[in-house]
Amino acid sequence: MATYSRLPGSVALITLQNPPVNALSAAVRQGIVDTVQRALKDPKVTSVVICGQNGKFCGGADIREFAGPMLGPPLVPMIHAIEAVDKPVAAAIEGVALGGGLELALGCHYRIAHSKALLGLPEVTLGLLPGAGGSQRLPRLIGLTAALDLITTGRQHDSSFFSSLHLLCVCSQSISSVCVSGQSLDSRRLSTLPCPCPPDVDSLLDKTMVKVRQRSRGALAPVACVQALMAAASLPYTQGMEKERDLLTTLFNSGQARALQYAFFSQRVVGKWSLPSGASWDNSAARTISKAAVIGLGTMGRGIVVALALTGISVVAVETQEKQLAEASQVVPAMLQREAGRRSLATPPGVISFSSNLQDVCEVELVIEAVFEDMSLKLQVFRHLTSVCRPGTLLCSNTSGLDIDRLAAVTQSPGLVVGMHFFAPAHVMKLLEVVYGPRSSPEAVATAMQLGKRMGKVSVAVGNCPGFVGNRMLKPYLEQANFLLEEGATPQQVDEVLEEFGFPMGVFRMSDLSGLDVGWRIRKEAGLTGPGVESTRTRQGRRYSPLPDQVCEAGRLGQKTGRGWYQYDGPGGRVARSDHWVNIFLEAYRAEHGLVARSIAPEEILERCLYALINEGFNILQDAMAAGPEDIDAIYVFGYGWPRHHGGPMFHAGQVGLGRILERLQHHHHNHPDVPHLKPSTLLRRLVAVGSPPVQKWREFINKERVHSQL
Ligand SMILES: CC/C=C\C/C=C/C(=O)SCCNC(=O)CCNC(=O)[C@H](O)C(C)(C)COP(=O)(O)OP(=O)(O)OC[C@H]1O[C@@H](n2cnc3c(N)ncnc32)[C@H](O)[C@@H]1OP(=O)(O)O
Repeated sequence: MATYSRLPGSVALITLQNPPVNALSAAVRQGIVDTVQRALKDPKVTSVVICGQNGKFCGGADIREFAGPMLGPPLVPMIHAIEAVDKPVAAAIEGVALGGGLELALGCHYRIAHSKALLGLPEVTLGLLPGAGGSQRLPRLIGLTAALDLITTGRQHDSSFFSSLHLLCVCSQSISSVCVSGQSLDSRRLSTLPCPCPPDVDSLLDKTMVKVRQRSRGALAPVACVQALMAAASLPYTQGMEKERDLLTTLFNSGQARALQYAFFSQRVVGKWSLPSGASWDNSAARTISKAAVIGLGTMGRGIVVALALTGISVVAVETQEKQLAEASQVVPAMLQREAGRRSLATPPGVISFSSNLQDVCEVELVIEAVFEDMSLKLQVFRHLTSVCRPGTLLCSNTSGLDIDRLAAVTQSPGLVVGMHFFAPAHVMKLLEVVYGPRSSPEAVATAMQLGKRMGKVSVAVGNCPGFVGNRMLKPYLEQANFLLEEGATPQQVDEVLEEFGFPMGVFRMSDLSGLDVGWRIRKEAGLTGPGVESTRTRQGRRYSPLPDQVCEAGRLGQKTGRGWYQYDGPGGRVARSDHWVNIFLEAYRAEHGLVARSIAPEEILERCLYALINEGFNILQDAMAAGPEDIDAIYVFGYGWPRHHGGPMFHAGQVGLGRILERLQHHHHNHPDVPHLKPSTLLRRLVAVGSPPVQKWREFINKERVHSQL
């Protein structure tokens, strides 16, 4: 709703009220319409100020309402009516003015903002465009060039940025009342102004369109934003608004907008974690960490040190190898400075001390072990930590898939052990998997989750199983990609299909980037390859492709060696080029194993890679290793490059149709009965049997089925 009050004198104050961010729900829109009418009718009122309750102007249209029928007064005529009134209307902006909130402010005649306010048009991140007149008013106010950047990226800025664009005035006091004097409003109605364009407007629009298409990887909204701005630059306001409306309708009806809005909410749902034990975010107290240690200063350890220091935590960075320590003590401060600069922090808040002595962690409250991915080494470190740390210290491991419970078992307080699985580079990547073992205490999980949040991560609580959630699902995906090579595909063919779907990198380019030896080592530890293991295509009772092992045996470990599935311009090179060696190698391999190459359609490549991964997602939900589909989807969007406009693997399954996924998995499993990952999961079958409920209902269904022991 919106409340009305008269300030002393002649100013009417309209306050938007819809906690927590005063989103423009039907009730708020109705409130605005009613209160503006009231102000117009009151002869004593000469000007109107619109503000938001609790120090927040407005977080935009109410995203929750997008899923239902349109109720209440629509935004576009409401804003237009405000712009048209003959008493001056000012938007007094504190906190946030985002999306429809900023569009409302653009319909007002004046805008004044607190110096700490945050403004922007993030609709593009929700698969939409600023469809309440924002795509037409903003360029008329700040010019086409600046509007293109803001609207196609959805970037948010503080008020000093917008005041430099003459969008508003800034004040540093709390905004309680604003007086607007009685000048002519003609020039204050943005819809009546021409759109300032640079002389080379066509070339600017063409270049922007090319850039946006490249960047958007198949997302529709950024392209529609450019089209709306083309209309603003070339058409009168009314026709521009028609174009805006048409584009918005197309976007609204696209699956992409639904996927992106789902992704917005899943990012928030995962913060409200719960464990099978009943412990959850709202019944578990977290400790506030001010001093931490990181053990092992390889690539991951260095990134973790920087991520911690950026939050203001003092870090003891320990590395027992002198050469590695010397290198890290040079590199890490530079990384910290760079990242602090990127985040516009004047000085990095945390203090880092380097040491080669494990004893130096004795005073910290939390330790993150980030040594080489080797269980015996990690066990050794944990045994040592439990003897040198103060009782009550939280011990965390950055393992990407090893058993947290085994690590906990060698410590004096297994309840204080959790996994904190970061993704490289750890100070940049948004995802953190917080892994709870059967003995991890709610306090340890809550502390790791909160620490992740402080570091700006999307933290997801996951159960302890090989590979946890992300890497466990990656395994069948990689496996299918290798099988496709055996059957006749090339790395480029597979990668092109996945990149066309929207991944920033196909599976083979990604593997080259991460280093092919990572998986090789894991397979050796699992006894799948290595000395003494027979080179067959069936291992441990199931189909196995020795292809990636043989590529490693040839000394091709990916980008770092300049060769892998592709060739690069020397070690560390980044541009992947197809390599004749790989084609010859694949032909020889197929001949050796009596395989006849066939032509494989892009649909089969996509289905086998994605549906194998999705099927494992269902198995994970069934095993209660993730609390709900949103957890899996957030992990894939934030950690594995799953295109956000496809929502995440589980959301995508729902969009494709669960019946269709089941039918295609059955088909592929029938053709490849020796691949257990293609056997449809029981949960998928159960969901199809009850009529394929929407993804938002799965959590409830799973919990019910578990109670009745159907899963
Ligand atoms: C029909 C017209 C079509 C087009 C024109 C207009 C379109 C739009 O305006 S689309 C919406 C544009 N606005 C946004 O994209 C802003 C989204 N919100 C945010 O970025 C952030 O929430 C925030 C910066 C406003 C606040 O951040 P923070 O303080 O970190 O809190 P949370 O993100 O955890 O949010 C708290 C709480 O509020 C819910 N919420 C936030 N924004 C909206 C919204 N616009 N509509 C509905 N709900 C919103 C959010 O989900 C959280 O809810 P829970 O506590 O239940 O999780």
